[in-house]
Amino acid sequence: MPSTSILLAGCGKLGGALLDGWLASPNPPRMVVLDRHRNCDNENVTIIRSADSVPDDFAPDIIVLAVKPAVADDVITSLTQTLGQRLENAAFLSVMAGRTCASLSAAAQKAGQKCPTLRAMPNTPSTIGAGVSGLYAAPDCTETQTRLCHDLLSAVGDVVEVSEEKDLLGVTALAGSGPAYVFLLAELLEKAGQAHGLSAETARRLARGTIYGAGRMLNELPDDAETLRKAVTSPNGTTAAALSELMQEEAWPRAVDKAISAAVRRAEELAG
Ligand SMILES: NC(=O)c1ccc[n+]([C@@H]2O[C@H](COP(=O)([O-])OP(=O)(O)OC[C@H]3O[C@@H](n4cnc5c(N)ncnc54)[C@H](O)[C@@H]3O)[C@@H](O)[C@H]2O)c1
Ligand code: PRO
Repeated sequence: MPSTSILLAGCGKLGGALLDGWLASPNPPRMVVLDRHRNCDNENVTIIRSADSVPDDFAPDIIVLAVKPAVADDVITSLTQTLGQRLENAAFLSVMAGRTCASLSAAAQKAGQKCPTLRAMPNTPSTIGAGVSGLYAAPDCTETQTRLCHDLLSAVGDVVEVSEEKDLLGVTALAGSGPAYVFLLAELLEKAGQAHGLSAETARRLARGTIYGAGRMLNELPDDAETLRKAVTSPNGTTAAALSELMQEEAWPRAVDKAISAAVRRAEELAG
């Protein structure tokens, strides 16, 4: 983690996950957190409720925008007006789905300050240091700003840099939203286990343990997912019976394709 000053605007589900991950990292940055509700009792964190309460001696290197897109312009305007020249070397790092770098930089420019923007799409496993983020830097960002943002995201998981902003649509659909698909699978496995006579507690342990173990194998072994799947699948056995349902073209292949396409479409709509 670099020695750097971060202003985190919005500390809800995603902003909170990032904050928790950064606080658990070896050298937490100095942070001012702007949020209407969040409290935090940590020596590295100053909580403020409105932009005009940013401490006078605080000049952020990076302003992380983790509010909902609808309030982003107000937040950028009030921060830009309060910080003025203190934003001279700063960049925005937006983690919002949809909002483009150009639209966010334009909001700052309208409030009187030029400020380059990077966009990242992290996910909530960042809260335990197991996130994966896509990162895009607009052409006017400096190498230092890009490295700072890369380091910040690396402190809470893996980082994949993309060279075109439109690639964040796929990143959002796959990884930003992705944990929800896995949690849904856990819910469905638990329900199916109970339907076949397992207690709620047993079904829960089996579903969670299976997803955890499979996730670790994907992460820690060199084999690709197909090889790992085939190793579980005995000829004419139970797995083959289950997969003959799931792998029907109109089952998981189509459902996953439709789900990712719907998420990409929604990210496009949010971008306006
Ligand atoms: N939740 C996720 O898994 C996830 C993943 C990737 C990206 N995102 C993106 O992160 C952003 C936030 O999503 P979330 O799920 O954390 O939402 P959230 O509602 O949990 O958090 C938003 C936070 O913003 C605060 N807030 C609202 N108005 C404010 C203001 N004017 N000034 C300061 N703070 C204000 C709220 O108090 C809240 O804590 C969204 O744009 C979303 O696209 C979310
Ligand atoms: N949460 C945000 C959404 O659902 C963005 C990815 C995860 O829109």
